Amino acid sequence: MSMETKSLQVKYGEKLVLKDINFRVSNGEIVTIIGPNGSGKTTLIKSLSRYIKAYSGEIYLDGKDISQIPTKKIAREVAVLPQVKNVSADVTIENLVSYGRYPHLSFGKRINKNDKDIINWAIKKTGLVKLKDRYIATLSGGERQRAWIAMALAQKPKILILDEPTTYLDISYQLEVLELVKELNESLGITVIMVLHDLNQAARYSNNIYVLKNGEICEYGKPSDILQAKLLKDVFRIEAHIYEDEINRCPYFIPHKLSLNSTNNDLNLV
Ligand SMILES: Nc1ncnc2c1ncn2[C@@H]1O[C@H](COP(=O)(O)OP(=O)(O)OP(=O)(O)O)[C@@H](O)[C@H]1O
Repeated sequence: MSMETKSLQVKYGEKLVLKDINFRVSNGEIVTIIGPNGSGKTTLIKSLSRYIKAYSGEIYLDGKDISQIPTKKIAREVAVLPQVKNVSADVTIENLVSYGRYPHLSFGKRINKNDKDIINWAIKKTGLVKLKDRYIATLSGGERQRAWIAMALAQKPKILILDEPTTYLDISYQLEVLELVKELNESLGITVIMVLHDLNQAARYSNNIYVLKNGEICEYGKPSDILQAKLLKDVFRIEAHIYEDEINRCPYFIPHKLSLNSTNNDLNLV
């Protein structure tokens, strides 16, 4: 399933935080949104997820204006993992994953055998079978993130939206979560939209990348188009050398220092 915005603008009060956003993810793609703090990444994710209303512009799902699609249908097609997730202390992995079936239940209906099979499939797919009775509060960061992804999977979505899915995870859990996302994309064809802060991981796991700066898209392209010294300097204010990761067949960079002469130097460090 594809998702697209046309001239999307979002305001908080009088402040325009997203300006003229023309964003597109095609069916089966992994698209990552990157950008400095406060550039509007979460706001874009929230408007794609319909958590906040656009001030102007449109959002399309498979070419259809989402304002014309019933909320429950969108909830069945699009699963969202927000940055901040709250769940009460007495919820087990199995309970949490079962919530993913709710958009599919008719009013007053309970979970049936088919729903249970899907819940078990999602738990298995995310490697949580042995932990399924554990309370979410007792899990490690990586296990907890996998549990939320399992809940999203139980929704059987066509699009998965993840806002910084690797935050607070150590490097092995970061890779575990991103490998899982990639595997779900490849084996189930789920379209993925995510926000990542780690630019090397964005380059490794994305088909295409959007770069946001001050609420606008300033670049879009495949990882090798985006990981360029000039962009890193202009947008992220760092001087870096770019290399080729021959194992994963993607570019990566090593930052050397802050770029004090960049066009975005608003920290006045000199
Ligand atoms: N609820 C809100 N009310 C008012 N302003 C907000 C609100 N949420 C975000 N903003 C502002 O909108 C701008 C974009 O914020 P957003 O969280 O989308 O950026 P971001 O790129 O996700 O940042 P980060 O990398 O720090 O998570 C920022 O200036 C922020 O202060």
